[in-house]
Amino acid sequence: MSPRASLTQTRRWVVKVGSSLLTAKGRGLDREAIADWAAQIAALVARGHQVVMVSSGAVAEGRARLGLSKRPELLHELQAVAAVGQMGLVQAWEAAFQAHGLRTAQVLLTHDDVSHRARYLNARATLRTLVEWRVVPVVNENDTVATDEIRLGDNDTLGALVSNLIEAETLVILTDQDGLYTADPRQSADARLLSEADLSDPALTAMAGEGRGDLGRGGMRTKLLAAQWAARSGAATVIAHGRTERVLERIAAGESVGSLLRPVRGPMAARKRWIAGQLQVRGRLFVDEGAARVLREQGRSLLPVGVLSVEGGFERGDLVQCLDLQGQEVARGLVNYAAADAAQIVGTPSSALFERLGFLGEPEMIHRDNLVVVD
Ligand SMILES: Nc1ncnc2c1ncn2[C@@H]1O[C@H](COP(=O)(O)OP(=O)(O)O)[C@@H](O)[C@H]1O
Ligand SMILES: N[C@@H](CCC(=O)OP(=O)(O)O)C(=O)O
Repeated sequence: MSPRASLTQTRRWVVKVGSSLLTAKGRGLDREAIADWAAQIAALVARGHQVVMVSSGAVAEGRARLGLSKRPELLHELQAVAAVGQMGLVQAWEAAFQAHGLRTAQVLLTHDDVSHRARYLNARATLRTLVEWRVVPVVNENDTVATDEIRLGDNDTLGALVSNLIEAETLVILTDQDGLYTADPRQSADARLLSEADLSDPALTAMAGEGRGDLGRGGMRTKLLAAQWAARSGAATVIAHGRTERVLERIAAGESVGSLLRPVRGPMAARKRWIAGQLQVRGRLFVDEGAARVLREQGRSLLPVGVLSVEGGFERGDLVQCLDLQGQEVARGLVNYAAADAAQIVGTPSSALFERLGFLGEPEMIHRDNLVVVD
């Protein structure tokens, strides 16, 4: 079956709509467009799809409601603007879905919520329950509380995270371009639209620029990273223009609309996905050549004997990176020892750990169940 045709078989979808589309040029929400997407999603739900919306637009709508001609620079003002706009956003989606007899639910997340395992599992269970009930969750970042430390920063990444949470098979990112071009079409007149690509293709990164519209945050770069992130749970991503007629229904019918970014590898185990999705790296372990090889090629645990040095003030259970002699990241994972203990046992065979530490810890620096190899 062709990759486009296989989209016709998918059931769980995440649909992300960017600020650039949702707001009629900064003049508030485009309710007509919202009604149109809601009608398409209602048609999908009627055919048995489960759909989660990830909707941007809180800041843009807040600006319109408060009559601010430009985006505030102070964080607390921006957060206040988002709080005002979020009201309008959920009202608009609720009204649009109600017209089709569908219920909606507001879900506001930050990265901090999903970096704690228990809260991650809660968010996952809640979203899954909602879609089982045929409710359409409308997700946004919780901008009012999110600081740089705990925020995802853009809703493309949030779309990917939600795809992982519900194990969506399709992530659709609707934006103000027809898809991923060979270069930013705002900059290059001869940029060509890619109809399909493998996510492992290294050329994609050079194509996807950080350039974006006045209202958007990430440009194409974050959309590509989001597609790679969503692929960890096996999702294919379609990036398409939100104003294309019946865009969602046509994607669901296997038509060649937008850019289809295919996952190449099979899905990662759920726990490893959660580890790979962590943003706060607390330290670094430099590993020797032999350790780098067994991590990369055999997915083995990292033993203290293969570690050359440690950096950072991490605690037991924190996320650390493992780097090879060239400084390339090999893997990342949850470390079994706090930095001071880890420094004591670098280069030590597992049989001599007790002697070194004066207590009996785990034989591994990072157990393979808590380790994710980086491509
Ligand atoms: N290779 C590319 N193909 C398409 N668009 C690109 C590319 N590189 C950068 N862009 C820019 O990304 C923008 C979309 O991102 P953004 O403004 O963040 O939208 P959204 O609000 O939908 O997230 C486009 O308008 C375009 O200028
Ligand atoms: N959470 C923000 C959106 C941030 C964002 O990523 O916007 P976009 O790049 O347009 O998807 C808001 O609702 O305004």
